[in-house]
This record gives sequence, C-alpha cells and structure tokens, in this order.
Amino acid sequence: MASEVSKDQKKKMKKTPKTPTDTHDLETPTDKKTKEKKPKKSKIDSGSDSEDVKRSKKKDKKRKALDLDDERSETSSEICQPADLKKNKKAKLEEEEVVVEKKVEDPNALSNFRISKPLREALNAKGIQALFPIQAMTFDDILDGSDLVGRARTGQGKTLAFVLPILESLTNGPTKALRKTGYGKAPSVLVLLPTRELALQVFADFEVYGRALGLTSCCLYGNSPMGAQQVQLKRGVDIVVGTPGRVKDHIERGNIDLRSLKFRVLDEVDEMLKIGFVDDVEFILGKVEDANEVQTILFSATLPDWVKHIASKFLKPDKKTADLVGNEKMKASKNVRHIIIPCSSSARSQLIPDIIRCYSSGGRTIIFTETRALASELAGLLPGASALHGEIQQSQREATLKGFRSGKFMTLVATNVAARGLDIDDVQLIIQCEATSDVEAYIHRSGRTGRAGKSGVAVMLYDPRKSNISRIERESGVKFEYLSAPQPADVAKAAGKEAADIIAEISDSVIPAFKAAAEELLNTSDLSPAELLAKALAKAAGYSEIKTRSLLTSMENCVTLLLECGRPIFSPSFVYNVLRRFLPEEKVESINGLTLTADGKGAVFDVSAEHLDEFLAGQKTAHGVNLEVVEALPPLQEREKPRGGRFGGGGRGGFSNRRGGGGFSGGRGGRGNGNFGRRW
Ligand SMILES: Nc1ncnc2c1ncn2[C@@H]1O[C@H](COP(=O)(O)OP(=O)(O)OP(=O)(O)O)[C@@H](O)[C@H]1O
Repeated sequence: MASEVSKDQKKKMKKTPKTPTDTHDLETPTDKKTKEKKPKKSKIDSGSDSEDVKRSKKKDKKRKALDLDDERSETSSEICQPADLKKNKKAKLEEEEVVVEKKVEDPNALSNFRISKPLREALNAKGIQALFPIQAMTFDDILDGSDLVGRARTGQGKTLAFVLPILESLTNGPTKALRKTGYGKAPSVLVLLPTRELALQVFADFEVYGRALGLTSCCLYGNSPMGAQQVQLKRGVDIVVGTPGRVKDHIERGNIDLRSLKFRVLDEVDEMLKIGFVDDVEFILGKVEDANEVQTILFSATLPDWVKHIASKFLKPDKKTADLVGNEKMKASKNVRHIIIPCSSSARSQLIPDIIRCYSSGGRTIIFTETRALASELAGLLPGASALHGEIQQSQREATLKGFRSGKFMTLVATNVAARGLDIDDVQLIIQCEATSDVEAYIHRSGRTGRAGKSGVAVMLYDPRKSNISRIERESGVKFEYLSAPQPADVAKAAGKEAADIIAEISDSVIPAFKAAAEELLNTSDLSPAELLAKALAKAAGYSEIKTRSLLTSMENCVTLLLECGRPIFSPSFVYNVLRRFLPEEKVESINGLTLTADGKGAVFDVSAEHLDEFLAGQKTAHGVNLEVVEALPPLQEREKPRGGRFGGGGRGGFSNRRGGGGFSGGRGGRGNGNFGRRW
C-alpha cells in the first residue's frame, strides 16, 4: 500500500505544486499556460510573488525591461560610461529575463506554495528560494492535516519538510484557531529526536523560522539543567523539541501539558528505537489522549520493518507516504563519491592525514570510528582534530560541535553519535575507519557529506580479509571505487606545489638576510640549484624523507607482494608452507595481511621494504614459485563466501563487529589449518 501511495506522491512531484491561489487541484505547467485560469483568492497571505510570476510572462517582459531600464539609468550612470552602460543594460536585461524565465519554470519555487511572506523572507535570508523534492512532496499533505511517513536520502532536507508546513498550519492554516496563546500556553508541537545534537539542530530551525512567525520553541535534552527547561515550559512555548528520555521526564513531573498538542513528529525514528528509546517513545506517544486530534509525522532516511510497525500503531490509517527512495537500489546519497581503500588498523593514523590532504578539498572532514576509545586515540594523534562521543560531557560536546561548525578546527573524530542527521556546512570528506557491518550506519555516516545538492567524498578503510564489501554494496546500492592508498610521493608532490606558492608569496625583504647563506650553499653543494630548491621546498612542506606505502595494508615502508605457484591456493596455511620452503621462519612470521586473490590462483601479503630483496632472491631456490611486487591490487577474496564455496572461507561464519579487534597487522605464521579460522 505504501508503494502505491508513494507512486501517487511521485506523480504529484511531476506536477506543479499548489500555488497560494489554488485550493486542491494540482496542475502541470502546461495546464497553467493553456487554461488561462482566473486567479482565485489565496487562503493564506503568501505575498504576491506568484501573481508577479504570472504577470511577468512574455508580453509583459518588454514593459518590465523598460521599467528596469529607467531604474537602472539613475543609479548606474554615476559609475559607467555611456557606451558601457548600453552594453551593461542589455546584458543585465538578458540576465533578468533568464531569471524571470527560471522563476516561472521552477515548480518548486517558494511562491508556488502556501508559504507566508515572513516565512518566505526568512527562507530567502538563508539562501532558500525553492523547496527540495521531499519538501515539495509533503508540504500540502502536512498543511492539509494528514499524518505522514516521509523518507528521503541523507541531506535532502527532511527537517524543513516538516518544519515549514507545521509553522504555516499553526499561524495561517487549520490549527491556527486551536493553538494556545498567552503566558503558560501548552505546546502545540512535540518533536522527538534520538540525540541531543540533533535535537539542538532541529530546535535551531524552529527558532529561526518560528520566530519569523511569532512562535516560540524550547529544546529539552538530558545532561543539562532541568530547572531552566522547567522555567521555559512554565512560561509557555509553541514548540517543544527534545530527546525521548528528557521529554518523558518532564511529562512525568507534570511540566508538559500535552492536551493542546496538534503535531507530534518523530525524526530519525529508526535510530530512536534502535538506541533503546522504544519504551520512552511509546510512553510519550501514548500520552496523547485523543490521537484523532493530533497529526503524527514520521521522518527517516531508512525505514526498517519495525518503523513501519510504529507507523501502523500510532499514525492514522489514511496516512500518506512520501518515499523518495522506494525500491531504488541506491539508498545512500547520490552526491557522494564512495571510495574504499585497504588499510590495516596500525596504518590508519599514518594514512588518514594523506587521505585528508588528497580528498578534503580544504573543507571539513568527519572521521567515524567504531569505538569511543579509538575516537579519542585518533583525535590525539591527528593534528587539529577533536573527538566527539558519548563519554564526553555534554557541555564539551556542544563546544566541540560549535568549534567544528565555526571552522576553529577542521577534523572531527566521532562515533555514531554524529552519524545521524547532523548537518554541518562544508563537510567535504567522510572517513570510516573500518568497514562497518551495519549498512544503515554506512548510509548515514557517508550522508554527512554531499548535502543539499553539494558533492562530497566518503572513504572507507577496510581490511580485505575481514570485510564484506559486496554485502554493503548489495544492501546500500553503492558501487565503491576500489582505490589504493595515496602514495606519500604523490602527496608530497601536491605539498611541494603548495610550498612553492607559499614561497612565491614571501616578501622580498627577507632576501638580503638569507642571500649569503644561499650563495654559499650553491657554491659548496654538488647539487644543482633546482635540486637544492627542491630540498628547501620539501623542508617548507614538512618533509625530510619520502616513504613508500604498501597497497595492501597501507603501512609505510612496506611493499605488497603477489605469490603464485602454478596451482590453485585454497588456504593461507598453504602460502605459509610455501614461504617456509625458501625463507627462514622469522621472515615468514613477519609478513602482514596475507589475503588470497579472488581467482584462487595467488595470495598477496606485505613485507617490510628492507626485507624485499631477501624475499625476491629466495624464490629462485623454490621451484615453481613466483613472487613479484604488485603495482595494483588484484581482486581479493572476501570474508563472506557462500556456504561450501570453493576458496575456503566456509560460509558466513558470523560477521563479527570486531570492536577493538586486533586489526590487520597480525602477521603471525601459524602451522597447519587450525589457527586460520578466526582470521578469515
Ligand atoms: N529547499 C532548500 N533549499 C536549499 N537548502 C536547503 C533546502 N532545504 C534544506 N536545505 C539545507 O539542506 C541541508 C540538509 O537538510 P536536512 O538536515 O534537513 O537533511 P536531512 O534530509 O534531514 O538529512 P539526514 O537524513 O542526514 O538527517 C541543510 O543545510 C538545510 O539547511
């Protein structure tokens, strides 16, 4: 049933949404042009933009152009010469015409919806001129009183999809007359979110846009003083935003009167239930005596079955569904480049700065870890990074987010506490330290970039021996780009260019002080001036040597080797035994990341660069064994294999979440088969 309604909704999207002058019927832009419908009186004072739009059709354009001509001639004549003026006027008029044309064409322009003037102005002030698809799809349904389940990919504007119609309903729409006013008013809207950070973010939207319409809001979340929240509730607010635990607490203390409630919103509801708010949410929803008096709206980027259950329990049977994802394969953001790079746990802190250098485009980066301990550890190791996780005090968490938003620091290392809903401007890069087994988590984490139509990059580090990338691809619809770690030499080249730019900017005033030393260096060195300058650039960029990085584990000063021996290889222990034929035990034990190739004919592993010659020379004494340094990683076997699959692996074998797991650096040899079960 949901998908039928969803199709219906999609049809709606293709049509022009209601203008302030329409009542119920939706028209296509063509309908509008041909019908010459007389404008009806608007239900809401939404200003006269849509009227303007209609007026500015072709035959009016000339007149409008003349008007603009007159206006401009007064202001611009002061700064332009007559010839320029004529040219400029023509160009500007052409621009204006394009703008007017666009305005008429965009069916999602704010003026095409029942959005009142003050709200439209507040949106314009934030650079918002048109609704995003999910907003356009749901606006009329919510404003006209329907319960609704909404779903769209991350960063598509789900928050304003409920904020705007609710605000309009309370001030100009059906719930206006029912809304309580005056000192001590009971709230008309209750919005529940899973985390304090998200509650604060949604509260900020209600603050900005609600204030434009004279509505007040408050935010209730745990680990912050009850008293101040109590005072706000006592004074009376129109909108309460909060986390379930604290909201329940206030209800139990009799601080919130839900009898005047007109809207209840559950945002990121799947996460709310997942992190254990099931009882609290049900308690709060159950506190509304007459569910028919309240509109219930449920939004999420993912809709697992148990969310559907909540929807059927608490939403009216005639609820609408707006699903912009539906059965489409791709569940994650389409504006994001999804990359995976093999990396051992011990190489992470060396590799991450280079990934940031290569992929962040100078913007913000969020690094996701599976554990709080790793988030703190990495934040300590990476320059200019701060940690955000559940063990950090609330006031510090807020200060950290504020610092990250304001650009005080550009790298945030976080646990899943930041995976959902957080909307931070200019996050260009997401790094996930491990291949998560939770596909929804992947979707949400990667969705912190590529928001509001912008693009972004999500890099996931993975251990080929442990991860099941094809499962993530299958379930999220993402097609990963398999890349190797950026090589330090490439990163250094980019850093050298930056250093050259910096040097070019340095004032000539420094030359006299350094010239004598420079001349002496030139005269005494065997290197050419260009070579000496290259060294100076390296120093300026912070380099004293260039290391190599392996393709398999991304460890510095390691090299990845491919071993083949002219017959299928079924197990890692076979590879160890082959190596023992021509290498001493301690060398065999020193290899890292041994992984079989997908074709079953070879195995790759890392060796320390200083041992490379010994490995390559040793093979000559072992008949039929071929060892070579790989330039690019061949496709590798994954952890999960169909039961009874040819190349070992032995079924699913429980995809462990590997919390605090020993990573990828293992490298112990082990005799026989026994020990390898755990590592594969
Ligand atoms: N109509 C619009 N025009 C331009 N920007 C918009 C519009 N609507 C929302 N935005 C901006 O898009 C960004 C993403 O919006 P929002 O946080 O609501 O996304 P979301 O769908 O809830 O994402 P998530 O699933 O990750 O929570 C915000 O910065 C918001 O201000």
